[in-house]
Amino acid sequence: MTDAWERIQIILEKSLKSGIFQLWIKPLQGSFDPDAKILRLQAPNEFVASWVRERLQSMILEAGQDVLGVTPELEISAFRADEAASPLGSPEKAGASETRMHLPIQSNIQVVSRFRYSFQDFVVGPSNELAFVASRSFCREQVSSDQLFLCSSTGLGKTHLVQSMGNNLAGSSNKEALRVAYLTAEEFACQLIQAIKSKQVERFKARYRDQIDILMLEDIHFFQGKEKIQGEFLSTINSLQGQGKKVVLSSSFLPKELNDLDSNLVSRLCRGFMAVIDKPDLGTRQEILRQKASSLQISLPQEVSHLLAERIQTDIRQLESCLSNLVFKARMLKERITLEMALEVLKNYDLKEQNLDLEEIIRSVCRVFDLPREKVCSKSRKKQHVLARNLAFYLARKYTGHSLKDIGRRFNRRHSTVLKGVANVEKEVNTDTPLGRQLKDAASRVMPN
Ligand SMILES: Nc1ncnc2c1ncn2[C@@H]1O[C@H](COP(=O)(O)OP(=O)(O)OP(=O)(O)O)[C@@H](O)[C@H]1O
Repeated sequence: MTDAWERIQIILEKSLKSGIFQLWIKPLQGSFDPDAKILRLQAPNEFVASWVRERLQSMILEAGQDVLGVTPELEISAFRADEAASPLGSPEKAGASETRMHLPIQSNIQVVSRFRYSFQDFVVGPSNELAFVASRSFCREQVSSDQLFLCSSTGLGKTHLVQSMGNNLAGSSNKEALRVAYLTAEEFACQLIQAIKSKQVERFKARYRDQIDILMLEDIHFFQGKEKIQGEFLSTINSLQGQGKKVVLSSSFLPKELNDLDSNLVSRLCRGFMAVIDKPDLGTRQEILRQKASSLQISLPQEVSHLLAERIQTDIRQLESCLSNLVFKARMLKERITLEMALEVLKNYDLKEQNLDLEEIIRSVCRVFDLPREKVCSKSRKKQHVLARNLAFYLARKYTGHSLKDIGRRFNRRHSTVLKGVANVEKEVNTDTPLGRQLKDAASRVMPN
């Protein structure tokens, strides 16, 4: 019988454009573990693995469901360079440390996305050095602080550092592997609500207080305005730290900006070490490009690397995406990467950089959404008005030096409303939902090149 991965590939070949199939699916090696219901895919390098995770994961899961009759869990990992070179050719999965971890609750999403990053592939520069050093030292046993709080705007490396810590802590080979729980604040909240509904709160508490050694929680700004959940979260970190356990938190906003958070919790968040990641300088952006290009086994002409790093300044996720699209285009056309090709690809990106004028953003949002200013700056809850307003909040946060309070004042809204709007747009854009694509498209029209 043909093996499961081969049959899944046949479905994918039919549903994907041939170029995409050849470039991203063909190089994957797959195996299905029928007992654990896990589909394991290995990519030739981390770049391909992460491209597939971000863009093709749901299609692979759907095809898996068709072939296997159940939706498998999906693990996508890359061969490690040293293992890929092994003459035995049977590399251990890069994600092996994931399986050594005891994640208290496993869902598809958790297994797929856990710990794909490591310290080795984090490029250090003046903007992130403190966060990098703090994250590394946090993994040492004798470190004094039991809490690390990482903060930056979107796409600047928080998750990369948190997952690097996860890899390091869960994978320590000279001692018992630590039990690391890694999840987003939203997942924590959903699990708590489920536990309340099914009267399993004691189990939930035991899971996050007694059955783990380290709690890693991302995007804690999600707790804003959710009092009951904040209470449980505060008790959880108090309990963990009371037992000498550690907590790592990430957020797009500083604790002092989180107005709708209980003051005890804010003060608790400020107690540990706080590290902010700023926008990377040109040298760091170029080095990131060099590293990503080398993981793709391509050499990027100097002038192209300079052009991309010059034009995309505020979000490394965009820089990576631009590079992968460029490589994809060159491979499809079977041409060399040139400056002209790079300029063409750059047209799809949002290139205006910081220090834009807030008024200019509002005017452009009104133009793109074809709405009068009174609607965008009003309290109207009509879907289109909310979308336009949230996009304006997001762009203002990203491209102006204004605080949430300042932005709120201009729209006659509370700063927590601005924060919520920014977080909503970030979430949609980063997870590439249809609404996210619509917003990205609108953003690129608001900020023409
Ligand atoms: N210093 C760096 N070196 C190498 N890659 C980086 C660096 N900083 C960020 N990246 C890459 O940029 C992408 C986005 O980073 P990451 O997801 O960690 O951002 P984030 O701050 O968590 O964003 P968000 O707030 O949207 O979740 C990732 O692919 C990551 O590997």
